Amino acid sequence: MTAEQGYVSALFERLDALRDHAEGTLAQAVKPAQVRTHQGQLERDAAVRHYSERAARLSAAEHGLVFGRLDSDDQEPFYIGRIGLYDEEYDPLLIDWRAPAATRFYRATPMDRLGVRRRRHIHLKGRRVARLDDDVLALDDLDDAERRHLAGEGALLASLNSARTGRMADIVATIQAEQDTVIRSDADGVLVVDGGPGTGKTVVALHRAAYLLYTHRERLSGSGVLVVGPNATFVRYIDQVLPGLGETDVVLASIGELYPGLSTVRADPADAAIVKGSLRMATVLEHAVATRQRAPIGGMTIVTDRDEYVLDDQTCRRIRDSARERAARNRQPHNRMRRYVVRDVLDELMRQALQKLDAVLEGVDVPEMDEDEVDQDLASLVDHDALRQELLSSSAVQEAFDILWPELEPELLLADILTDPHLRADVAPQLSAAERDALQRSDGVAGDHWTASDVPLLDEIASLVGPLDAALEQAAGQHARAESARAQATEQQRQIVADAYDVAMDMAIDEEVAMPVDASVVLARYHDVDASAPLAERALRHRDWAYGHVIVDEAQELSPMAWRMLARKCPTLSMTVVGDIAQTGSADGASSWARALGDVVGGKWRQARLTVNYRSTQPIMAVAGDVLAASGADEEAPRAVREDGAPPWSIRVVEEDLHDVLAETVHRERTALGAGTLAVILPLPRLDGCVAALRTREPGVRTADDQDVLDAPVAVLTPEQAKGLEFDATVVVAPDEIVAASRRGFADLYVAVTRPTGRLGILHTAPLPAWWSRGDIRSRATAAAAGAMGCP
Ligand SMILES: Nc1ncnc2c1ncn2[C@@H]1O[C@H](COP(=O)(O)OP(=O)(O)OP(=O)(O)O)[C@@H](O)[C@H]1O
Repeated sequence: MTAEQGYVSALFERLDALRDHAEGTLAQAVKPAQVRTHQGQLERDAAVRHYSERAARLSAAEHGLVFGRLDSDDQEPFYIGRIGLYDEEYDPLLIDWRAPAATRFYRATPMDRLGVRRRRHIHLKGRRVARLDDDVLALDDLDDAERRHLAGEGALLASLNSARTGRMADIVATIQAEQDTVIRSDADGVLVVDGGPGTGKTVVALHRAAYLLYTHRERLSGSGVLVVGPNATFVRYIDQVLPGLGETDVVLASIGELYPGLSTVRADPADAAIVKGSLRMATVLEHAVATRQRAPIGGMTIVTDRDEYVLDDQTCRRIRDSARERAARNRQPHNRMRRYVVRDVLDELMRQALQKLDAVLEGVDVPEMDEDEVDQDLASLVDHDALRQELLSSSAVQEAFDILWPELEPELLLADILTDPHLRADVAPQLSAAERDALQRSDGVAGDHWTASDVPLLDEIASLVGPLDAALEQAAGQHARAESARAQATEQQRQIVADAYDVAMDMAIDEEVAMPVDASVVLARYHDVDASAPLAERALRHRDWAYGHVIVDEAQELSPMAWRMLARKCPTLSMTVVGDIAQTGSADGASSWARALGDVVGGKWRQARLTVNYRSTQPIMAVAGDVLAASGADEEAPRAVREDGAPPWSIRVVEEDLHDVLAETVHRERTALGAGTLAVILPLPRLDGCVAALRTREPGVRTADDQDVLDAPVAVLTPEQAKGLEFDATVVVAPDEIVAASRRGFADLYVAVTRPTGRLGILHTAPLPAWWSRGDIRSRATAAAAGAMGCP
């Protein structure tokens, strides 16, 4: 212990020295700029970003800096920690847990020890070594049962038995072999990580994000990793893990938060959610955009202050079809094509204006000139630019543009679709009348009325229509600045800007009307020139930000339309998809991975399975196993690492006593629990009544609507809101009603009973179903319940 303390102290000294250096350099770099040149500013921004990230990473490593030591047959012993540290001669002092050399620490077992003789777990209290746990793997006299034991079981059990804080913690010290394989799996392609509740899918996915950022920092630090969770509470539950691992180039968001400017909390009724999530909506939205590209039957007449012009229906059709054809050829969105419609309409009006002028002038007698000379002279009399400008500024002409090819905004178009039954009948013939009716919104769709299922639709429309032309024109004005930056930048920066410029030019419509696109915007988006704003902020601001990797948690809940959106956000389709089909609760969620992913990646995905439950005890998992069997699922609930634990209990109560008994029970559980967290999980219709009853005894009760629900002594949640979370104790209310509430009711009950780490209780008014037999649920009575039931 003393020897280890000496080494650990030396590591902290080195950490302090490096942190001082990083902070000192940062302080210098952020001083009021003496730099005047653009190049100087770029260099300064890059330095600020580099040293602030480094200082943050070094600070994050303070807690639990070193947690392991590996002694092997073939190498000097070395230490493993949250980050890698080197001495002044660049000799390694501490190996980052993500480095290839650390793999054996996680994967070696007595059955396959990979050359490891001893794996030592070092437990720190602050900077002091508090305890050492040794796994001696080279010992030949272990019996078979011992050999099958999990790696680092002492350290693992200590971690699993600790009380929860309401926030997920990292597991770098106790990652298990099957989890390590997932974490270090190749970044390319789509990896599906499947497993029952509590098998560590979420925590493994987050460690994978940290691993990928470490291994592919060059590639990912500019584009970032997007982690998508099922709801805002879940996102808060996991949001400490990656910063704690020193990683900040990560965006955490729920589907409802992925459209810039919106943060949706509302959910649709199941029938509307199913239709909105269906792939058929992609065609509906495409039709909706197409209906705004008009060629009025009978053409149109444009009356300006000066004259009257006619666009006959053939001309209208020609202009519209040509814009459509150009859009398809160049894969350009609707709004980008408006400039061509404007150009073609103006050409036609100019032709008519000149023709009229010609007709007027034909009557004029100019005897000294021959006919050709007259034409030439008259043509020169007309200022074409001025005439074009005059037409362009006429409100009647502008109206014509808006009729033929209006600029479209996703929110306005979707609002029309959701509120106008005639429009829906027009654009959604493939939906049944009932499905179209399910989409109808009577309470308005603006502001916070948007729902999470609307977000993929808004994103789909945005990808079909592109940015507003005005935004592009404004961007074009900045083009010159990007050009001058290009001229001034250093060689490396020049390359960056040149790349961005190429991207910009690729985005230009075609060489005929090479539209200047703002290279500086592109540059900022792809190459981090705006170093001052954190990546998460910049990424969420740009709807079409391209992430380097996307991690989808509780992925079984995503609709096909949500998958399409995520595929657009990750064009390389480098994704980790994490979930459990048996827990699918949402109406538009997945019933198999093949179906969920088929539309996005076809058959090109690989699967890994996690099999061991690290959250709940075996008695709780036996109760959960009954629910899974009753649901008709083929698979078994995962085996729990912790075999012993408090037996689950149940209380049957008459309806009138439910609130009182609940309040009393929760109070009793809180006392039994001490410091840990507790959740009451119930069907939605019971929420308000139970919350009111609980508050009479426990003022700290919180619901999912409260920001501090995760820090509350008692959280009251529906199964949907509790998805992905965990608590030390859980009281499930009215399980029969949870099952009856939806088509996926068993999945919801399965989620509810698999939330606790240690204590599970069930409060029910109807008898418990007969299938709940395998799990040993002890029937309990409270004074009130016993009285109400006529029990002694
Ligand atoms: N190797 C490990 N060491 C310590 N704790 C672990 C380990 N693996 C998982 N855990 C813990 O087990 C609990 C469950 O993990 P997690 O929430 O990631 O499971 P999950 O598979 O996502 O569950 P669910 O499907 O129910 O959402 C967490 O507290 C997590 O920290």
